[in-house]
Amino acid sequence: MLKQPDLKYRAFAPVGLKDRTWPDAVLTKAPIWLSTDLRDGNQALVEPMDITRKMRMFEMLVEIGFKEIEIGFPSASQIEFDFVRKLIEEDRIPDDVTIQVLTQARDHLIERTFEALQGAPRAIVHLYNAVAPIMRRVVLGMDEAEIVELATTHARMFNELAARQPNTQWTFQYSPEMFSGTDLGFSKRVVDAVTEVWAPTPERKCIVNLPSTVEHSTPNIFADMIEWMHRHLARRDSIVLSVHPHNDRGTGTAAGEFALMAGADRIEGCLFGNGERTGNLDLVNVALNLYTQGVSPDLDFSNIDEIRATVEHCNQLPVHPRHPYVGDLVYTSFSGSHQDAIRKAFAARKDGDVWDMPYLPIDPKDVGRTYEAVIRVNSQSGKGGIAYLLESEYGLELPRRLQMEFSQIVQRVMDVAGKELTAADLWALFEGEYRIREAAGPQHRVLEEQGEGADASVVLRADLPWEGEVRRIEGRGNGPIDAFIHALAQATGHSIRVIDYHQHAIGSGADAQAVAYLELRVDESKTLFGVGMDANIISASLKAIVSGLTRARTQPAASAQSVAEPA
Ligand SMILES: CC(=O)SCCNC(=O)CCNC(=O)[C@H](O)C(C)(C)COP(=O)(O)OP(=O)(O)OC[C@H]1O[C@@H](n2cnc3c(N)ncnc32)[C@H](O)[C@@H]1OP(=O)(O)O
Ligand SMILES: CC(C)C(=O)C(=O)O
Ligand SMILES: [Mg+2]
Repeated sequence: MLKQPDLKYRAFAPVGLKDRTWPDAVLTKAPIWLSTDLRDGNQALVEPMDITRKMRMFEMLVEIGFKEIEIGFPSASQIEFDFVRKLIEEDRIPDDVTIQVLTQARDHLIERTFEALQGAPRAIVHLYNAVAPIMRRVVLGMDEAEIVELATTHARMFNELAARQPNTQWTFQYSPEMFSGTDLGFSKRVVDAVTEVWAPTPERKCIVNLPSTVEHSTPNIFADMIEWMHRHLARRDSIVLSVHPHNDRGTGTAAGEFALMAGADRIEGCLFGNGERTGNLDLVNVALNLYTQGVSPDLDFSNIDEIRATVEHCNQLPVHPRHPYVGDLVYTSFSGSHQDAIRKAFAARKDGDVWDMPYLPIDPKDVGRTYEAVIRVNSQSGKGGIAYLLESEYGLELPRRLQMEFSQIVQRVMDVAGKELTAADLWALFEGEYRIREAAGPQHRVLEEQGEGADASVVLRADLPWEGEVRRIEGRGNGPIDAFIHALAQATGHSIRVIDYHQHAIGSGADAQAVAYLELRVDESKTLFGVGMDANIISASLKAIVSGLTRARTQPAASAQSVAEPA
């Protein structure tokens, strides 16, 4: 890297549009979308699509709802030509869809392009030539007048060739290539000259497409350029003003959105931002940005994962895990405080509420993603995420202090393993730690029950699996749990006090299970939880007591007490 980049690079000159209006504009409707996946996206692939892949992509674009699809550059290769023919000859273009094809401003390429389109019911033919000074100087060797002449000569050729195929409904499109690197006055001059040749009307418009062939300014400058063209182009009422942003600075989406605010009617791009170099504008990103503002994009991404799989198959390129709206990780929170907030917001949310979720700009369900993927647990996670997974996947509603106790156990495992834990991993850890499936638990019988409330007295007998044998124990208390604790204390020599008690059901009907969470003080030195599950609520509670006592006997006092909440 240079110490003085200013010696090598030049800042892009601002437009200086003082009375710009676009910053206050609000997008309230979808633009006309043009997918160029099969042209600009395709020309950027290591291995361009074969006809089968092109067909698969085309059909998916139709299903998503694109009404204008640039299907290729028919004069570039036999595959490109044959694909256009196939769509036309096999009548595969739905009545509400218009295909678009691209050609350079060169005679033989234009002739071949119109040949490819014979028999098409409708078509947009897209003409381009470079207009930027660098291209004029080093590639085309033409001055400004010659560029205007190049564009208008070939625009005229469009008129002539289209007239020979009157059964096709033609729309013409012109792109001053490298508009983003061209003086605005000259871009206007060329575009006006082309539209003069095409003589569009408000009823039969032509399309003027302004590309940031290379994105080399901040998006506000691009927006100023679009607003300037929008205000100054001749025949504006007969033009569909289109933009075609690329993403070299990583701001293609912003440039596209600002351009729409600045007066563009139409936008070109590719799904998930495929395209030359860093890609074309990401159509999915712009469409779902609109959607999350409450504006229907008129494109359907309800099953975004399936769309991604098809795009990855056709392009043979992966979509990044952090890609907006679609990446594997974009509906996932690892960090504890995010998980905590998401869990609370899900719990507080009622059906029909406006979407207002911390850390989730869109409801994952709307694009076919599920909540299970939202929260994942690694070393950055806290009790909230762990509790969320155990609740959403296994129906466990851990009381807050148990969440704190168990998250320390998870953290210790995580520190050693250093990798993500799935809901199944967490359940296995929980089940093992609290000995949920261990042995049958105590079989109990209430032998005697007297009195009520404070005067109640219960005698309970239980067969307790303990240290490899089954011991019969018996005790009296003010309820079955109290009686069991007394019996247990007598048989094992441990004192037990119940500090807190929570229980709930999991499932319903014959399969319903009760879960009991008991916070115990054992031997007046260890405070910890025991958990029990059983079809019978008393049995679940007794199992929880045995679970807690067994844990206390294997844990040092300090760690068992470390769950106390900070004051
Ligand atoms: C920004 C964009 O995405 S524009 C779209 C670009 N897409 C593509 O290029 C994909 C498909 N393209 C192709 O398959 C080929 O480039 C073709 C078939 C179009 C043309 O192929 P070729 O004729 O072999 O030329 P090549 O690709 O090397 O292009 C460069 C030549 O075209 C010339 N050229 C480019 N545009 C024009 C034009 N509008 N008028 C006259 N000549 C032109 C260049 O000056 C250069 O000429 P040279 O060979 O005399 O130096
Ligand atoms: C052909 C034009 C529109 C193009 O792809 C570009 O300039 O990026
Ligand atoms: Mg392009």
